[in-house]
Amino acid sequence: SSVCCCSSVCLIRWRAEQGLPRIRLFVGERRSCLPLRFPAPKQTNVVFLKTHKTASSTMQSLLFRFAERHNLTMAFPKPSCSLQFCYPAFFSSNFVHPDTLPANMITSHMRFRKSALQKLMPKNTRYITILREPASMFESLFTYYSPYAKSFKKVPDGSLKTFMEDPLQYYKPNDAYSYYARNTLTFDLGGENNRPATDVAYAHDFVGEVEKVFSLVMISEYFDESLVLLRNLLSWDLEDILYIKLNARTETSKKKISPDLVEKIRAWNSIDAYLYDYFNATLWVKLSDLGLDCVAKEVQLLRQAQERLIKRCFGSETPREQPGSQIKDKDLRPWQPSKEVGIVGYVLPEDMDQETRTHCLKFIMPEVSYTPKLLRSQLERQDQNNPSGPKV
Ligand SMILES: Nc1ncnc2c1ncn2[C@@H]1O[C@H](COP(=O)(O)OS(=O)(=O)O)[C@@H](OP(=O)(O)O)[C@H]1O
Repeated sequence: SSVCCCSSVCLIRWRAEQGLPRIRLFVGERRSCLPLRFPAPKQTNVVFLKTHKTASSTMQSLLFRFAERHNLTMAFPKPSCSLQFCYPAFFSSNFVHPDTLPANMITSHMRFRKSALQKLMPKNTRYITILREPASMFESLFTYYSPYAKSFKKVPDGSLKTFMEDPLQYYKPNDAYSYYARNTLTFDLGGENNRPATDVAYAHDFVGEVEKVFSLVMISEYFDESLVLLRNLLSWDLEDILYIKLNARTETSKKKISPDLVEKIRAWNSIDAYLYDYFNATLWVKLSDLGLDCVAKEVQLLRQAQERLIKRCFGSETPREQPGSQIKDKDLRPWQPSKEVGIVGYVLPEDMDQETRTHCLKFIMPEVSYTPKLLRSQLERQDQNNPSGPKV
């Protein structure tokens, strides 16, 4: 089926295509909107599988801030695993920094392995992840990883269009970084990303496995709607889902993709496309269960709070964006994959009181600087609580 564009229409069409009974979206009792503060205690044990190029850094920052404000422990990779849990190896508890255990949350990139995580995390942990529409995701992956992934480097004119004309001419499963070049979502989720497109049974079974483990599969295109579901699932406050968009490319680094190319990309990444279509539909089932009016109201509240945050932090209606390469403060410079690709970062006005600056920094710090900062502050806290324990 083609790429879905519009929420409820998409859901209705998808269900019709699958021969499923119709959902009555606009009739019947609607549940009331979410309370600003839930009476139930907040759920604080969360695994967020950080998939690549899906808005996952924005989510990670949100979770880092949540963990910091609530004095929780975030499990981090041990130093030799770098920022990712020794990706692309399957996740193992050996990859975790031992001083970040026992943990409440885990969010750094990994290749998912359910059994290892379930052994590591508390029993009541909620599993969450995020998927993105395969064509725009692949365009982002292609641009970002072209200097690294051998399959992409082989393309004579370096264009996505040429790669997609005959992917198998360039792609070899054993190439360096090949997992960024085919069904990357499936790979990150621990699946077999090289299964052929004809193996629909595999895609179907894999979706079933993912659905069993994850309480919420967010969708990048409906990021705010997904956050409303997250807040409802975990009994979190509106403040807990506030964010500023991170890790976006500059406009000039993005390439337009024609409808023909979209279809080719979906066919090449057929398992990812299957996953996306399925979980996009289930997202809208969950949203309609909550009540679409209620969701719209919650999204509006979130965006209003975000506008206030931006005003407070930047003194203007829009954040002060800059390509990372031009940002002087290295703590605010996102990782740049190459000279050809600009990744957006932010700068704060000079004349700001310290409290506001500290508050705003937490929203705009990229993964490369927030990760070591949060790790250090966790270790310091541990050290204070247990002066005779291992030193930071
Ligand atoms: N809130 C929100 N909503 C929708 N899309 C968003 C959001 N935040 C980030 N982005 C887009 O996500 C892309 C970066 O994804 P990641 O942070 O997962 O990348 S990474 O794998 O961690 O490098 C990157 O996509 P591209 O700009 O197409 O590369 C971001 O623009």
